[in-house]
Parts: sequence; C-alpha cells; structure tokens
Amino acid sequence: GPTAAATSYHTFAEAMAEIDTVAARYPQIARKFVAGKSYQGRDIAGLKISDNVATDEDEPEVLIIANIHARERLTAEQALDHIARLTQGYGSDSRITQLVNGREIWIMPMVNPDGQVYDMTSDTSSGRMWRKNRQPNGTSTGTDLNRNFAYRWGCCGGSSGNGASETYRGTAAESAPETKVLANFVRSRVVGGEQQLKMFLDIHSVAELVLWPFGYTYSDTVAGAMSADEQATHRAIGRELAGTNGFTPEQSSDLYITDGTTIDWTWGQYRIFSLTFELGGGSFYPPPSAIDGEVQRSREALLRLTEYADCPYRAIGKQG
Ligand SMILES: NS(=O)(=O)N[C@@H](Cc1ccccc1)C(=O)O
Ligand SMILES: [Zn+2]
Repeated sequence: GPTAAATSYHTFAEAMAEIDTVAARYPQIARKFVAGKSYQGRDIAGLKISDNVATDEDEPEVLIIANIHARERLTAEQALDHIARLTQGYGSDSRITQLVNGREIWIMPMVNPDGQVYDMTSDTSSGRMWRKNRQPNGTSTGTDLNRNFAYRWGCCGGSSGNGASETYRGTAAESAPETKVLANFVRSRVVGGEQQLKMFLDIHSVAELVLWPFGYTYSDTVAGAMSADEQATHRAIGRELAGTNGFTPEQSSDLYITDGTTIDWTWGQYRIFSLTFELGGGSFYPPPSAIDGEVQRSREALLRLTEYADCPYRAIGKQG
C-alpha cells in the first residue's frame, strides 16, 4: 500500500490497485481518472490531486507521466512515490498542503501498460528489455511512443521508419493509441481557450539527466517556438532541479537528436514548460532494495517542479 516504502516493483495490476486505494483513502484530494485505453485495451489511468478535487478550480495544473518506455521500471515507482508524498503529507506538512491547495496535479504512473506487462511477464528476474508499445507494425511489433507525438514528427533524423527499430516513429503522428490518449488528455485541458497545464514532466530512466526541449534541433532558441526567455526559464528550472538530485541538466538535443517526443510537443504545441527526467539506478532493473534510495533522490525535484506551475518565469526572476 501507499504507506510502506517500495520494496518491489509494482505490476500493472498493483499500480492500478494503489491508485484505487489512494482515491478511496483520500477522497477530498485524490480522484482516479482514466484517460483512455491502450492498444490491448488496458486503462491508461492516473490520479488528480488537489483540494476540492471533484471541482475544476482555476488553479495552475501540472501533468506528470511515467513508464512510457516499458522497461524503465523505476519511473512508475517515482510517480507513485510523488502520489504518496502529496496525499500523506496533506494536512500535516504545510508546504505540501499549500501545494495541493494551490495546484491541480495529474499523475499517470504507467502510460504504456501493454509494454509494461509484456516486459514484466518475462521468465527472468529482470525483464525483456522491452521499450515500445505492443502494437503490431507489419513485420515487427511496437511503436516508440516517445517518437510518435505530432510536433515536427519524423522531421529530423531523430527516429526510425523501420518497424523493428527501438525508435520506430509509427505510421503517422499519434498512430499509437497510447499517444492519442495522452495527447487527447492534454488537449482536453484547454479550458476557455487557455491551456491549464503549466508544467509537464516525462519520467524516464536510466542516465541521471534533467532535459528540456527541443530535441529535434541543436538550436537553443527557435523564432516563434522558443524565445531566449523561454529557453532561459527551462534551463534555470532544469539546473535548479538537477541541483537537488545530482543529475546532469542539459537540452535534450545535447545528447542526441530526437523527433516526435512528448516534451517537444507539450512545449511546441501548447507552451507547457516541459522536462524529461532520466532517473538513476544503474540499469533499467535496479535491485528492488535500491528503489527507495533512488526514488528519494528526486522527491525534492518533483515538489519544486509542481511549485513552479503558478509562475515558471520565477526561475529567472521575471513576472509571468
Ligand atoms: N529513456 S531513453 O533512454 O529512451 N531516453 C529518452 C529521452 C531522451 C530523449 C533525448 C535525449 C536523451 C534522452 C528517449 O526517448 O530517447
Ligand atoms: Zn525512456
């Protein structure tokens, strides 16, 4: 349950059960939502955490997703830990209480459930090293959901057109049902013509990095798409958060060019300040005994990301 520290990786069923348990235990501040279904029909679910959680209040919104890559098991634990911290701390920790009162926080711990189940139902103690979803694509299986988003999809050599590739981009932007579900959820947060989501985090592993857009170009700024202030704000938040967990902060493309990624789309399409974390742990399958230590490293970073949602520009001393 949510009180004990994680001592083993959650199966998909256990993660869904934990979401139900938290929603039942904290009904004033936690509410389960199902954004849609995976290719094989599994729920793509999460928790909304906020005071008056059944009401859409005019509060800055944050979206945190995890486990879009199936083998990156620690990422779901990080998301479930943030859920536990926010719900258990409410009413006793003043910082967390203020955060939950002043934000609407959407957390989705397993956004690639088919891949996660396939990876975990292996005959070894670790996994199948599976990354993609489980959608057939001609001769092979799987679309890399982090190459299937619509902003500059397939533009720049940052993905593959080969179905067997680990970075297969799909037949078109949002060709994967899981991508469509996530993109539809973000689109649904445009209320009164304004995107309510102000911060986005996509949790990956395993490289100990804090990354910001864009991935499709080496350029720091892009006219009409990433101004100097917008880039400086991403960099300042990225560096601040990396200062709390010891990860390396850099623009996504500093590592390699990627196109069709989550954060290029959430920023490029909606100007949601967006980061990707690459957690630590040394491998995709750190021993269960390492889960708690690794997850604790980024607790502060997730709290600060959630705090910035009312004014990300605060990171560069600028008013909204
Ligand atoms: N988790 S990962 O190793 O696959 N990296 C992710 C995120 C990522 C994207 C761009 C540069 C570095 C890391 C990916 O989609 O490539
Ligand atoms: Zn990943």
